Amino acid sequence: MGRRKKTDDKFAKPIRGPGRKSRKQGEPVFAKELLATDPNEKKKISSRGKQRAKKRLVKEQTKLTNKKTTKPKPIIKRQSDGESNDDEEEEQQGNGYTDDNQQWLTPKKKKVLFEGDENEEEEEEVMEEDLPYNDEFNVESSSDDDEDDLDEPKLDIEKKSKKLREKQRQQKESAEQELLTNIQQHEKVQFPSGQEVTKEAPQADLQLLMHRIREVINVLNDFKNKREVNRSRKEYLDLLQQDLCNYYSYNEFLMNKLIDLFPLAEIIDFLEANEVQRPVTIRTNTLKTRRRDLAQALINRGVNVDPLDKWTKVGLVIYNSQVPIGATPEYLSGHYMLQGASSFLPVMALAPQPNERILDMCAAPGGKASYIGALMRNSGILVANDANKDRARAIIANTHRLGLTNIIVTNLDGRQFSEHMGGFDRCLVDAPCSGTGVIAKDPAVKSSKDDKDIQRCFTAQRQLLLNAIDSVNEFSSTGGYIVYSTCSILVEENEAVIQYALNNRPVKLVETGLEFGVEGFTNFKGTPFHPFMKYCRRYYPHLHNLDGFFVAKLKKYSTKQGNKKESETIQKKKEIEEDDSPASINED
Ligand SMILES: C[S@@+](CC[C@H](N)C(=O)[O-])C[C@H]1O[C@@H](n2cnc3c(N)ncnc32)[C@H](O)[C@@H]1O
Repeated sequence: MGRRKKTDDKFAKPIRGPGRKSRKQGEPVFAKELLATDPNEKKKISSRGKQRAKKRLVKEQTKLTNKKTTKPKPIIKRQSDGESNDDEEEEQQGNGYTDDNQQWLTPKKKKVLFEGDENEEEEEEVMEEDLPYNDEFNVESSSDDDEDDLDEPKLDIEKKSKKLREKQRQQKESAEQELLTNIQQHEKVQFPSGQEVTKEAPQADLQLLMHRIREVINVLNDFKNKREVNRSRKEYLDLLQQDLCNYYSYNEFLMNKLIDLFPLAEIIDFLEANEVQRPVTIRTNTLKTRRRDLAQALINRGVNVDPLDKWTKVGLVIYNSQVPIGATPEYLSGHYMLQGASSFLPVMALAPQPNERILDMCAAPGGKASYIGALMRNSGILVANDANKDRARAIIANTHRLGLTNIIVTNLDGRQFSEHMGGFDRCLVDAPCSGTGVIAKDPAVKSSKDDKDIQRCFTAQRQLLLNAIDSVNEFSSTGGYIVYSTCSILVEENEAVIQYALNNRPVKLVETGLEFGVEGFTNFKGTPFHPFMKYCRRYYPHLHNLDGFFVAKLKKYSTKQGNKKESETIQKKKEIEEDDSPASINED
């Protein structure tokens, strides 16, 4: 089509000018609307265009009314006080919406890559799809026949409806802000009456409570300038403690301990982190497989898995899984152990060597013991002891599953262990504790611990540690080390226990070799500890996304056993056993 016939005919007419077909075509005809017209002449607008025009009109009107009615910005910030910072950030980045334009904008579906890309027409297209009020009108406008219905008279209805919605929105907003009204009006913290302080906070007051918590922390951080006249620091601290107890459901005892432990700026971060579970992690059993192979096998089963972190070569983090992680063929054949990441740390600090004699004094269910065994490459001897017979059975089960052949499982009281065996190159004391580092796992800790529980814990911990030291051979050519760990963050169960051992046994603190973690306290609330306590490592959920943990490493340097008085305490065993309520001690 359209090609001219080739011909050899000499008499054929030479081809000139446009073809017949093109000559047939008339002048192009343009739609009237497209031709230049008088700008004053009213354009005929499509139904879609009409809708847009109306929206623009109503938008402008609402902008005007909003300017008159919207409350000052700080209120919006205060509303989000109880929310996570992420939400605030998201709002600032424009991913969410503010109260000013909530009615108009839903989060954009299209990503705006550069600020300059924001095109009003594009925005309107997105709005058309997402606006709730638009949906109502779409029902009518979906039919072409109804095109005329969108003309002037309906604008009044639309305006009325718009006003109504605006009124409803404002009512809702003011209801939400009712709780904060007092705070917005008063710059200073409002101290409640004594009764109000002690009564349990109803759920509805939580937002208000969090606001007051932040305000009090703010005052305490600049007490001289921000406090109310005649109010003492203690009054503010008491109020803060009560509010935190009510907000996070802790008892006063534990909250006091935590306030002592953390700078005010950090306390909320710690408490918030306890409301969130730590990631599920597993440890590759290097006696049976390599991490890469294990990860591949799990990925093939629909497990979303990644290397845990650069500080471990055996850890994997599980994001989600289509199969139960504790029942995969890989698990059953001992290719991995389900284990919290923080549990790797004491074993890494212990640094077990092949062919050594090692004692794990409180070993059940065997998470750390099996890691020790794997690092020893099934050589030497590993004694895995636990005072609880049922729990000790779990060590045996794990030992078989993981293919450990160098383990002897014993069921002895660790406080007297050295009377049965000794001469170990290294010893791990992963002591029973209050569990204040693992509140996310066991929220009962928040309200169940008291002074007596902590005392019971640290008494047992001191005795276990002293006996562990007694079980170790200070002349070991490769070792002579003792690692002490707990999943508690309390100083009484950690630095104070180590100090006690330093005072009573021939040991010194050495570096753990762990490349991260917070240094141990060398001074706490006026109590000085040995300067080398800084070698200890503390781990926190809010800082490391690990369970709260403490790790210390000691080296035994002489047979001369410091102050033997402590062995006498062991003779008071009966008294302790009477006190020893298993429910109060964390045995994770
Ligand atoms: C924190 S858990 C140990 C967890 C273990 N290390 C692991 O990684 O799987 C503390 C253990 O200490 C044990 N225990 C408590 N009192 C003990 C004692 N006097 N002697 C030995 N073990 C004790 C508990 O039965 C509990 O299994």
